[in-house]
Amino acid sequence: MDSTTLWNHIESIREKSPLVHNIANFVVMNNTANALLATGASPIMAHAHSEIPEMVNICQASVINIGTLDEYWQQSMFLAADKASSLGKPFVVDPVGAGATSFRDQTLSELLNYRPTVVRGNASEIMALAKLNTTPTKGVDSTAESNEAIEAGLSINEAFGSVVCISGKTDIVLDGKKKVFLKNGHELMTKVTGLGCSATAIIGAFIAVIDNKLEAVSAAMSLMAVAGELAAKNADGPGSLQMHLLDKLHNLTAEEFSSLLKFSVE
Ligand SMILES: Nc1ncnc2c1ncn2[C@@H]1O[C@H](COP(=O)(O)OP(=O)(O)OP(=O)(O)O)[C@@H](O)[C@H]1O
Ligand SMILES: Cc1ncsc1CCO
Ligand SMILES: [Mg+2]
Repeated sequence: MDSTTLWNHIESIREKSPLVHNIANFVVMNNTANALLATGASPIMAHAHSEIPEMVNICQASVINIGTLDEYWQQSMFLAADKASSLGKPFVVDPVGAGATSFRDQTLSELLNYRPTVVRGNASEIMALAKLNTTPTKGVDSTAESNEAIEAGLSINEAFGSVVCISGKTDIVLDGKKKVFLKNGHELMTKVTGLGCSATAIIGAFIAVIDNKLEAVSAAMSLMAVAGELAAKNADGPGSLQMHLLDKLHNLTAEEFSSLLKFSVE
C-alpha cells in the first residue's frame, strides 16, 4: 500500500460515484450527505422499516450510525445489517457513544453479530465496544488516544472479522494482519460535530467500490484527514472549517495529497 494506491482509490470514487445508503443521525444527517457528495459518491438517507431491504438491495454499501438511537431506528439498523449481510454487501457501523448507556451497548453487540465489514469509532468507543474500556466514555467525544485502543480494535477484528478504524490525532486502521497509521488532520476538527460521522459515511463510499477493505478504509481516512488539514489552514474557526472541508473533499488534487500524506504500515 502506497500513496499512489490510496490516491487512485480516491479518484475511483469520483469516477464510479457509488450509491451509499445511510442510517445517519439527526445531528449530522445533512453534513454526512454533503460529505459524500463532495467526495463524489451519491448518498441516500433512509430508515423506514418498509423500505430498508429494497434500499440496501439497490445501494452498493450501507452506513449504520447509532448517534441518535431510538427504538424505531434500532430496528431499522438490524433490518439493514441483516439484509446487507444476507446479500454480501459491505456495511460500516459507527458506534457513536458506545459505553455511555446500556441501550447503545445492547444495540451495538447485536449489530456486531452481523459481522460489519468495518467499524469506525474514536478510541473510547472502540474500547467500550471491545468491553476493555477502563476510561469512561465522555458522551460522544473520546477521552483516550487512538493507540490505547489498538488491543481493543484487534479483539473486535478477531471476533467479528471487521476492519477496525480508530480515529483521533492519529487514525489507525487495522485488520488481523496489518496496521495503518495516518498522521494527518487538525485539532480544530474536534470542534465541529460529526466529522467522525462524515469519515464513517465516506468509508461507506470506499468499501462500496474497493475490494481490499483495509486499503478502502485507509484511503477514506487519508482523504478526510488531508482535506481537514488543508481546510483548517484556511479556516478562522469551526464554522469555516466545515465549509472549507466540503470544498477540499471535492477539489483535493493529487499533488496536495501526495505532498501532505503522512502514513506508515506495520
Ligand atoms: N487531535 C486531532 N488532531 C488531528 N486530527 C484529528 C484530531 N482528532 C480528530 N481528528 C480527525 O478528525 C476526524 C474525526 O475523528 P474523531 O476521532 O474526532 O471522530 P469522532 O470522535 O467520532 O467525532 P464525532 O463523534 O463528532 O463524529 C478524523 O479524520 C481524524 O483524523
Ligand atoms: C453530538 C451528537 N449527539 C448524538 S450524535 C452526535 C454527533 C456526533 O457523533
Ligand atoms: Mg463519533
